[in-house]
Amino acid sequence: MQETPLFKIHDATVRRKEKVILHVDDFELAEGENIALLGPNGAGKSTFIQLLTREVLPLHRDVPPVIFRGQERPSLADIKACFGVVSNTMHDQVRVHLPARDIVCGGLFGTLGIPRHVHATEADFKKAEEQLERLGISELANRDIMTMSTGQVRRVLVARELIHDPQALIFDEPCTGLDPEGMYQLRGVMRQLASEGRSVILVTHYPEDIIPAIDRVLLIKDAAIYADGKKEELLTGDCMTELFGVPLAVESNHGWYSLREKFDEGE
Ligand SMILES: Nc1ncnc2c1ncn2[C@@H]1O[C@H](COP(=O)(O)OP(=O)(O)OP(=O)(O)O)[C@@H](O)[C@H]1O
Repeated sequence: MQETPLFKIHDATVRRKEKVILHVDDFELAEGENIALLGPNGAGKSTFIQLLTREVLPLHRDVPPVIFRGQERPSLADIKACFGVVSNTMHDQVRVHLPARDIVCGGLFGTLGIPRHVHATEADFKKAEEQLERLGISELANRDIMTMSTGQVRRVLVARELIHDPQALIFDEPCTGLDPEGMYQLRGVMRQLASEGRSVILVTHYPEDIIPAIDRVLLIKDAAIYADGKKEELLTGDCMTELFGVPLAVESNHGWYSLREKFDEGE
């Protein structure tokens, strides 16, 4: 018997101000499957993710276009329990002087730190410390997050998502603004989570972010799925040139891919 997919989308259209900003004919994602969404600025990648997390709703159809674990009308609580989301939006909200431990603990309550009216228990703090340890940053537990590097903050935010034990992790452009060390650590975190059997759903502009455990890529262009398939077939110079509209070449090495511009001969 075929397993119920994590998501099934059929004929979903998202409109903003009379303009279709995303249309998805058909898409399915299995439980535990990893995928990378790749495409130019404004293509519709974040909108696609928001369709999954129900932050945007598609136009009404008699049969709802987005089915989550076989449910036509899942509760928001079920969706939130399933996902952890690491995005720049959350990173930009880090404007508070709080120790990493409190930031991570906030993941239990859906807030950045511990809400005023809540009394976090020793067990809650212990959970937070376990997550920091899992990501190899225990030493940051008592450090004010405002004093940390971008890469450290991003790993603290991953720990904050992991505290509620999500089955799927969405990384929306996770390496933006990171130096090579930060990228190394963050890509290592994605590898670790994929090896634990969680789905890694990555949104990126760069094939370099696509960890070897991700086999499938979804190319998004002009508000639609441009291609969906194995990365060996889609991460090619021709395909990337078509996708981004400038001459590009792709190299692969031990399961990792890199993109470079193709200028005229001699440049
Ligand atoms: N609330 C809105 N009102 C009008 N247009 C919107 C709204 N939200 C998104 N859009 C437009 O929808 C299109 C898709 O946006 P989306 O953020 O999904 O693209 P993206 O592929 O994630 O882009 P980027 O790589 O730049 O983050 C863009 O042209 C964007 O300007």
